[in-house]
Amino acid sequence: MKVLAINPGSTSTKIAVYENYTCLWKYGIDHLASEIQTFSHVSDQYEYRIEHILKLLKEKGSPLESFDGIVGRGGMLNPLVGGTYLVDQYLVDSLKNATSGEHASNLGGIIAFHLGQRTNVPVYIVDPVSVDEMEPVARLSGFPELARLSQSHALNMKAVARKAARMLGKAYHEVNLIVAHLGGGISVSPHRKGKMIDVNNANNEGPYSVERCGTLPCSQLVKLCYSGKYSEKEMNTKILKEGGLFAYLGTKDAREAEKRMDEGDSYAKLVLEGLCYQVAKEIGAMATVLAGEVDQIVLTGGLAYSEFITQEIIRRVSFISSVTVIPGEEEMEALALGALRVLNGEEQALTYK
Ligand SMILES: Nc1ncnc2c1ncn2[C@@H]1O[C@H](COP(=O)(O)OP(=O)(O)OP(=O)(O)O)[C@@H](O)[C@H]1O
Ligand SMILES: CCCC(=O)O
Repeated sequence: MKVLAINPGSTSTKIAVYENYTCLWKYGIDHLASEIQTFSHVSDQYEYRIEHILKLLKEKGSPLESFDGIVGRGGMLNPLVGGTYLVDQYLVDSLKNATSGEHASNLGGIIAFHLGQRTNVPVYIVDPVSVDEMEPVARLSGFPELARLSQSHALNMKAVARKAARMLGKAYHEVNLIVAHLGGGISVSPHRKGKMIDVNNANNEGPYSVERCGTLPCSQLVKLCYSGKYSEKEMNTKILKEGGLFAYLGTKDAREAEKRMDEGDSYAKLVLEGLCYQVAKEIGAMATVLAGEVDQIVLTGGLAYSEFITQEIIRRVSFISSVTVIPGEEEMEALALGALRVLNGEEQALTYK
């Protein structure tokens, strides 16, 4: 079975081709900011990105007709349980209309659907950002009109959780884990026996990341919103793209921040320590969700390549359980394996309602 995996990010589209669990090749197409900016909605970019993908497939000698299935990263949808979903017209319309919000990964299902129609093969998304396995008690925010939403790096967290469970000699549904994805955004989630029973919303709660502010003092935030200094759009940009490390240091690159720290910049050190402190605190909170029954803490994402960052977190949380570091992300493999499990008949595809 041969599968084409498509993972659209805000500035790039990652492509991978798998044949029976073996990756034949991977490639990241970088898109020019000047080209992306011409689209008013994320979903409007699908034809533009399809053109780039078809050009790449031609260059690599992998014709569209050679695939048995296509899988894309998805997407902001209504809350749904984790798994592999068949992309049908209803799902693709929900992504196109961004009924649950705009996100680059919405393009994954849309692009895959349009490519799949050309060759009449099944199309899937796997563990989209809206995976919601939270327990009722986790949904309460303190404001009845504002339910907490599960929006996270579910795809990579579930993939590394399965891997960490295997490293413990167990299956995912047999262990309790706390997984912290430390990337452009940060998600920290307690996985109890294969379910993400809570998670900070990576777009607006929890630790600050390299570009997002995470939880803010709410009265001060309200004051800022009504100060007349910012429009709603500008406030959302500050929260999602210009918060955290970027707001303090003017860079989203943690390597650059570490370099400054190593050169004696004590403010850069404080800001990096703050990020680690908040991640450790969130892990501690999630340990209480599991009532202290934690088999393993797992650190993943781009920041987990950093010895300083991982050690700063580990020294605060190692009293809870041992910590495994799985740096980077395994999203392309997770997408391909999710599709292959269905194509090989090991799992049934779910339908989005
Ligand atoms: N070796 C490293 N040491 C320190 N930081 C690193 C290292 N490699 C990458 N990073 C940092 O990781 C961050 C990006 O992480 P990642 O690549 O996981 O994010 P992303 O894929 O853009 O976003 P997301 O994970 O939210 O989807 C950047 O701040 C980058 O500087
Ligand atoms: C919803 C958060 C997931 C991401 O940032 O990709």
